[in-house]
Amino acid sequence: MSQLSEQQCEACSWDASHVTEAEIEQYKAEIPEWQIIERDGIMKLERVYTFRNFKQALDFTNRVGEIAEEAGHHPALLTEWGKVTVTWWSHEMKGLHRNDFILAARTDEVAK
Ligand SMILES: C[C@H](O)[C@H](O)[C@H]1CNC2=NC(N)=NC(=O)C2=N1
Repeated sequence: MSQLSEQQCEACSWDASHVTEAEIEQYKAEIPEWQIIERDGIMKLERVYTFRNFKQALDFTNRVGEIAEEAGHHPALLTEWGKVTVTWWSHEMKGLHRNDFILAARTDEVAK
């Protein structure tokens, strides 16, 4: 199986399948710095990246925006001085899909 970041996203839909516990365990191994959180009753993936200043944080934010647009799958992004919080979940199905893990792995790629 190819690296998570190289896998293809599926179209988002309300009835798509949520990841199973086993899948979470498998995918999480590739993105160990990400937290699985529950907010407003919805499971999400979240990671905080730190930077030397606001400009670097903003540049990273824009790079994440580009991969989101490419994939048609979008995160919540909180951009602050020296810090960006990235949160992935599948809005329509209100939970975690394989897409979210793929995009989290791609987010780690653009952070390098
Ligand atoms: C119409 C548009 O394709 C959909 O709203 C897409 C946009 N980006 C999305 N991003 C995420 N994270 N979840 C979605 O369900 C989603 N749906």
